[in-house]
Amino acid sequence: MLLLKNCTVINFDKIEENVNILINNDKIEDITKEEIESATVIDCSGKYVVPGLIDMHVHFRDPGFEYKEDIESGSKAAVAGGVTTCLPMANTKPVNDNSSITRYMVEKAKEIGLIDLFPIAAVTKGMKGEELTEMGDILEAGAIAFSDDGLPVMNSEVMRRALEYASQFGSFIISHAEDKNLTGDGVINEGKISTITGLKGIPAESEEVMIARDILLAKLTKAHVHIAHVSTKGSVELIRWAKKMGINVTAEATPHHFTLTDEELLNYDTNYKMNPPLRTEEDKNAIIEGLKDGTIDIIATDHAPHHRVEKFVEFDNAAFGITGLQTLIPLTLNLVKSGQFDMKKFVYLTSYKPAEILNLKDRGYIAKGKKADITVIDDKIEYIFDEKVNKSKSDNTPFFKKKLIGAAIYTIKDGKIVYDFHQQ
Ligand SMILES: NC(=O)N[C@@H](CC(=O)O)C(=O)O
Ligand SMILES: [Zn+2]
Ligand SMILES: [Zn+2]
Repeated sequence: MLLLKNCTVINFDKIEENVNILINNDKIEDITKEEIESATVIDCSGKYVVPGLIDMHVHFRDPGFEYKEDIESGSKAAVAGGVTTCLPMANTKPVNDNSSITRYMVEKAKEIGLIDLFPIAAVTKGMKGEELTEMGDILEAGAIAFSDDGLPVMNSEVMRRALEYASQFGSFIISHAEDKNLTGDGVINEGKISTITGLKGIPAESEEVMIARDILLAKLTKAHVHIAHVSTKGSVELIRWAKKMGINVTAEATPHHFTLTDEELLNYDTNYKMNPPLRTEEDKNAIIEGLKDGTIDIIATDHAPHHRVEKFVEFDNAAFGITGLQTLIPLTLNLVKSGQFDMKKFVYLTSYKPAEILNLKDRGYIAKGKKADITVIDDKIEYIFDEKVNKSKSDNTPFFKKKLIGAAIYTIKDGKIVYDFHQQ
């Protein structure tokens, strides 16, 4: 039995002060104001107690690129970031386009035992954009949804069939919305900063034309499409329109896109290079508005570890992507502290709504009988995000070696303490 004492429990719809949570095995046994005794007690006074975070967009690079990350280091970074459920993308080597790779990922995560892992398998074989994968088989092996993330499904007819096929199994497609021809060899946002730096630009329209296409295909097929890493104001407007039309679309934004802008690129630092690229202040503010009004449903990190040799090169040659699992909480708390939204909305965006989208009914809400996946957050703790704190194999983030405020101080998964900030 594990007892969390003096909790401020935050659910998306209510806050309970000064309650005790009793955990028995992997379930929440009771939530009460009464004094209870237990062998193991954690005092949560002054902390936020929230459902274990769910990150539906990570890259764990396993199999194939284990020198960047593997399922073990990815799991450790996740729980250190307060995340207890992860959905890794399929751009591994080989690509996760079949049930045996899906099963390998699920089994390995289970052996490690820190998080629950549900793969996102590829839409097309080899992520080549041509032939659909065996979706039924792959879902049975433990995947939840499909995406060729890293690449778009460029052929609209293939995307249409993918939406139809996935929806027959009650699943959905996650769209990495990018027109590769418009992107060309662009490396940062196209605009003032690309002109000043001389770096090749990626227009906002590269993302927007594909979001427009995918919401129209969702309208045609009545299937569910989820838009990954929304980065522009125009994208937010398109999704807002789609929702008003009753189209079955959901969307995510990353902490870096609601925190940073392309002004950072004036220093040519490859740790600010990612896809989609950082955009303008106007885009950033539109994403925050989208999160506030429900146009953007959830926050996901797009945790994209890369080795130093892939980042310490000329800007044009550097890999796209930054790590994100351990900066999710501090960066999202910044929006709470600046008054953009409250802790209930924080919980909505980081666990309640992801659980709903993924149809994981046992999590995303702290209540009697639910799975005991719980994160205890200290919103005031200050620390340097250094080698000691960083649990990923990679450190390609602009926040590395910087001061962060706010962290998961305990992460509890299936009733077990899987991370303790003060014991690292
Ligand atoms: N986001 C990135 O910049 N990179 C991702 C791919 C992706 O999410 O599209 C990666 O796999 O490294
Ligand atoms: Zn992507
Ligand atoms: Zn990604």
